[in-house]
Amino acid sequence: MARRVAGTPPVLPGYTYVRPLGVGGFADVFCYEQDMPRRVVAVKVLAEGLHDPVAQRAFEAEADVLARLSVHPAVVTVHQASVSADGRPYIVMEYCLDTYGARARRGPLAVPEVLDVGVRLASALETAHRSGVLHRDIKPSNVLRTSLGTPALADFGIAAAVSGSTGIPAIAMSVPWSAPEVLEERVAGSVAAEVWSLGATLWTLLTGRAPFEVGERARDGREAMAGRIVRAKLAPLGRADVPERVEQILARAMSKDPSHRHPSMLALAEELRWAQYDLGQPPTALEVPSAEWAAGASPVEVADHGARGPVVSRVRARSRAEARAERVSAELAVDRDGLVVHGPARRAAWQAGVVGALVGAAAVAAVVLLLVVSGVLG
Ligand SMILES: Nc1ncnc2c1ncn2[C@@H]1O[C@H](COP(=O)(O)OP(=O)(O)OP(=O)(O)O)[C@@H](O)[C@H]1O
Repeated sequence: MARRVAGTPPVLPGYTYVRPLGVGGFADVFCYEQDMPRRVVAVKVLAEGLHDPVAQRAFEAEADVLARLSVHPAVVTVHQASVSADGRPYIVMEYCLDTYGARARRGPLAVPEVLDVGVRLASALETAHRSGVLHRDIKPSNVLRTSLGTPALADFGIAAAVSGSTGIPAIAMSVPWSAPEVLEERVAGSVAAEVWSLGATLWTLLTGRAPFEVGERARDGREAMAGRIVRAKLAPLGRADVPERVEQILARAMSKDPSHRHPSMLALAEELRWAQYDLGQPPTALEVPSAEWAAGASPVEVADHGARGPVVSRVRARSRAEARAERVSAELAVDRDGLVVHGPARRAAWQAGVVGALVGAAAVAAVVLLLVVSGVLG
């Protein structure tokens, strides 16, 4: 796919545009400064002029999936999502300094760091799978590095339901990190295929290149690379400081036959923790929700096609008629006879009472005067 040029950043109330961060297949990512709370954020916006309903739906599904999973420490944190005034959906997320893809291109990472990253990502993916979601595009450039220096899984743009009801085709999977059965289109995604992709991602972090990449442009095209992933034997890592156990874990994760791989992300994480233990490294904590939580949680609805729109404030100016109606009802009161009267009626009742009292007093005075006059004459 030809690389797009970044579109214009949308005007977002409460945010000031700073600079572009990256261009993906269907979205642009920009850096903004949020006014309150004051912080730097990354805003992912659906590409300008892209009226493709599949891409639009994929973007909305990503916001839904991230909103559910971003409580996990190894998933990028989402602050907000909405639709800009010019109609482009966007997701506001934590700003990350780097990606592990960029880091791997600068050179191989140390073994302890790769094992730590592996356990954290496997925990995040186990959590996604227990929520009914497959990521389907696990690769180094989709692993961000947070301001705390920890990995955060991003780009759930082609996520699908574990059940297989995706609603979104595999439009943009990245060949070097895709399992053989995915490239052969035998499956669109599965837990076993995700185990393969995470194995390939960790392999890349340890070597600085993808597992079946030969480093020659002519031989690293999509077709040639896919052919090697399906048929070629995985080469050794070629690093003397990588323990045999780590080599075996990655070879198992990237078995051609999906049934020979680790049965779950949890199983892969457990093996990586044993490798940490062998190296005298404290095993990284497993951050996976309990089975009871997973059983009770409703699955993320990946195929929700409901219409979305911008956030609309429910607070609005009152009309004069509404203000008057509110004043009248606020004056609701009960008169002396226990009758409910409205404001103007209550005033009329009060006036009638005063007039009545005056008439009564005048009548009494007239009677007294009559008695006095008759007494004097008599
Ligand atoms: N939270 C973030 N903080 C900093 N930079 C980011 C962040 N999210 C994404 N980026 C940058 O933007 C680039 C594109 O983002 P992303 O991969 O999510 O878009 P995409 O359209 O889904 O891409 P793809 O072509 O991989 O599907 C990333 O490679 C990264 O460099």
